[in-house]
Amino acid sequence: CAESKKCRPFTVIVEGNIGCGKTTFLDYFKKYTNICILSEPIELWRNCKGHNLLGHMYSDPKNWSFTFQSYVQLTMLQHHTLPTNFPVKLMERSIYSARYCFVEKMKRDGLLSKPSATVIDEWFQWLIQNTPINVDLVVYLRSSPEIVHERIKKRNRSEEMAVPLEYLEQLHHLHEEWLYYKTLYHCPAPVLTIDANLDISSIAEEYEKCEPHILNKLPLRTSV
Ligand SMILES: Cc1cc2cn([C@H]3C[C@H](O)[C@@H](CO)O3)c(=O)nc2[nH]1
Repeated sequence: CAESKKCRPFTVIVEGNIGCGKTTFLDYFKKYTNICILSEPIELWRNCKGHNLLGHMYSDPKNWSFTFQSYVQLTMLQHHTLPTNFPVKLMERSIYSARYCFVEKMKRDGLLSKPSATVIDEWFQWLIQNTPINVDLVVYLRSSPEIVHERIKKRNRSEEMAVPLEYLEQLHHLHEEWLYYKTLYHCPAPVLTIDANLDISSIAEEYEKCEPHILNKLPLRTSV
């Protein structure tokens, strides 16, 4: 049914700070055979025709943020527009968090020059108006910077080892402005917030809470 316009998949984007548990969340839904699950293409970011753009970005952000975020925007667009016959598409992050959280932060920190931030935004604005990027639900894994900082250290992804708490705090505030207080940019769909600080042993019941919404079995009550 990917060909015919009318039955595009119910699309859910999973958003949250680095280390908040997005991969764990996606893994929980792998038990369903009819969900198209798209993890963040981090291996592409680490190896774009042999270039580790993620590594460059973390080691020299002033010189590489534009290149990295430009490629992130492309890979996210590829996920948004990937045809699927499954009724549900579950994506890790999106073209929206790329622009409203990460590019925003690099812009505010001066890691992206004004001309570079403008060019990325020109692409972003055109893309969301002219390409079939339809998001039906946002799952916000809401976490505290201190907790995700500990998790990142334990996970010890090489490029992230030097990520300071302060970076995570700013990224957290951008997610809060965008998805919780909704004072930053427009939100593409209703938001279901999950307490991502819960320990992995007790988080499953939090996931169960949103299962019916992700499977598009229940309309989301706005008060959720
Ligand atoms: C959409 C989007 C995801 C994303 C991830 N990242 C970084 C944060 C993590 O260290 C790593 C994997 O999420 O990439 C980024 O700098 N910019 C991004 N933009």
